[in-house]
Amino acid sequence: MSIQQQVIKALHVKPTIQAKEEIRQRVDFLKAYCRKTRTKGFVLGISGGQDSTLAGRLAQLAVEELRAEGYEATFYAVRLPYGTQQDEADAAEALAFIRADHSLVVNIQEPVLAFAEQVKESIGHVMSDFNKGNAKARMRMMVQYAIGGETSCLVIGTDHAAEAVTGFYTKFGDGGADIVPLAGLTKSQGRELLQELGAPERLYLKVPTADLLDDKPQQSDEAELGITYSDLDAYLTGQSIDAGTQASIEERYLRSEHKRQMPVAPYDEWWK
Ligand SMILES: Nc1ncnc2c1ncn2[C@@H]1O[C@H](COP(=O)(O)OP(=O)(O)OC[C@H]2O[C@@H]([n+]3cccc(C(=O)O)c3)[C@H](O)[C@@H]2O)[C@@H](O)[C@H]1O
Ligand SMILES: Nc1ncnc2c1ncn2[C@@H]1O[C@H](COP(=O)(O)OP(=O)(O)OP(=O)(O)O)[C@@H](O)[C@H]1O
Ligand SMILES: [Mg+2]
Repeated sequence: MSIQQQVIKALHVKPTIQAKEEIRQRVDFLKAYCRKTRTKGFVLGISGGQDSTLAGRLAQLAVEELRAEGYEATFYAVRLPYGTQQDEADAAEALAFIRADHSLVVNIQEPVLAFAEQVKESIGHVMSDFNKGNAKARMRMMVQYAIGGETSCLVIGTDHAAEAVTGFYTKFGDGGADIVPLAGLTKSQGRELLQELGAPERLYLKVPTADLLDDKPQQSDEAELGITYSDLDAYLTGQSIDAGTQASIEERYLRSEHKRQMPVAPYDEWWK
């Protein structure tokens, strides 16, 4: 089997999807896991980007159906800006589309700055903007788990195949979650689902950004990665792409295997 075929299999990517069917299955999955774990719903950070808009709407649909079936469940949407977020208007539009049971706001700037200051005092220099960016993602994870703990809700992660393939997320940051309803989807398949759900165009045509750096606010994922989502999606759906781009995706896939596994243990073989 080629590496491409192995990746497609490991990440459960389908070459084509039926949007309606995917929505139904993913909402059913959220409902079934919530019931099985006897938890009280879900919590998710809403950034104003495509992935959290989609996962948030699926979560809201799931809890509404659960309640209609007599199971008490709630969805908590959390805004987690670092100071003032440049695309705050998109986040507001995402919240209006999701219509979450509860919307909360926790600004992560103060705790991240306090944390960075303590690290500086300890190691003797200012941490890099890159590492501080990962600390922002991890602070968001901590807030979501705090809210999840207080409300007996599960933390949703927005990881999907076009991120998983390159490990383009912060380990134990946005990669830290209990349930990942978008798993297996490419970026454009996620867009199809949002379209089917009636989301405003602006939210699914928006340029994807991790928006983690002080020095480069709103930097596009594609600029940081040096690979386009269109190439990632083409690769994931089994198409043949430029050989250099394919090599770069596969190199990143192999290098980021540790992020798709549990912490490596003495009995593990996958890394050998
Ligand atoms: N082989 C290995 N086996 C086990 N562990 C290994 C390892 N190599 C590194 N590590 C560990 O992993 C750490 C590096 O991983 P990590 O901390 O995640 O950091 P890293 O992968 O270097 O950076 C995260 C990347 O994801 C991007 N990101 C983050 C968050 C959100 C989004 C978004 O799209 O919204 C994108 C971000 O822009 C950046 O490019 C190392 O410091 C080390 O602790
Ligand atoms: N400013 C923020 N406020 C709340 N949650 C955030 C914020 N930034 C990131 N997150 C959380 O981290 C997740 C990962 O970010 P990521 O950028 O991959 O997704 P997105 O912003 O939803 O979509 P896109 O990839 O299109 O930008 C988000 O889905 C969201 O749950
Ligand atoms: Mg984003």
